[in-house]
Amino acid sequence: MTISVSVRQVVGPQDAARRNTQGLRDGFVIEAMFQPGQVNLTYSHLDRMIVGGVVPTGEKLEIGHVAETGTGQFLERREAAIINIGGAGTVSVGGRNYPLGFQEAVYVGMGEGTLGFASDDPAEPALFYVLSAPAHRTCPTVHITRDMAKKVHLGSAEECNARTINQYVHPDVCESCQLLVGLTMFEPGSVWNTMPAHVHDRRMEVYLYFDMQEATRIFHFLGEPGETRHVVLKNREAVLSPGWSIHSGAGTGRYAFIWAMAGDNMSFTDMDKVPMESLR
Ligand SMILES: O=C[C@H](O)[C@@H](O)CC(=O)C(=O)O
Ligand SMILES: [Zn+2]
Repeated sequence: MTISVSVRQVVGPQDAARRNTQGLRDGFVIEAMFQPGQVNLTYSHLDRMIVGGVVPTGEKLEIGHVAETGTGQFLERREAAIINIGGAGTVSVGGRNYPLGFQEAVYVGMGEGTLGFASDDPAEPALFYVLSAPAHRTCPTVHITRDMAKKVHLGSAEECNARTINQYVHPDVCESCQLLVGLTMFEPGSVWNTMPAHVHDRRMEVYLYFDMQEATRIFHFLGEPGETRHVVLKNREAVLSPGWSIHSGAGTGRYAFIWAMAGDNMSFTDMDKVPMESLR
């Protein structure tokens, strides 16, 4: 088995403002992450966040050594969070097995060793979404169920953004060094996320859109508030957000998304709200 890793250098705001559609996608969008039998990682230089998809169909898949980290073991100086968005499967680490159903997660502390991934039924494989950031201490590895996630209700039907933010990796749920991870789900008919928009220059963020019909598209907005651009995303595509960029989207139909952040603090509520008058 091979691990494919693509490296994304950072894109600054002046550069982003001049890019055409393909240029914006090359800088920010992660396509085709979930491929049967493969481990596909993207190493972003935004806080060195690694984002990936692991889809075990036959042999057990592993993330042990990843040359791009320059360490013997992937988790030697990193922590990770893994959320399953597919069929039932198991993540093994440190000699323990963590069975993960749909939308269940595991936080894995620094130094745990090789990560193993298996699907219960190769015909309905698990889709493991992997997030990893540099760590400075070992926090306990924790299995995070849907019930354990802290729920925050935001928005309203009138604003087309009634939604529940499920905080999975958050100081109120489990310890971590940098990673903050959660899953936002919508009330039927609500399609807008994160509008009014915000920025947080001390943390990068990455969104994975999923749970969409084949023909559904997300119009995801990025860029500085006065210089917004959009990219059109389909099911299971991710988009990187530098600290200077807004990250907000509207779907043409039902969707959910996983957000993840890394950076200087872990205060979910520490965001600079963008007044509607500044959006252009
Ligand atoms: O900094 C926080 C992130 O942008 C997300 O948590 C926003 C989000 O999930 C939402 O508004 O639905
Ligand atoms: Zn944010």
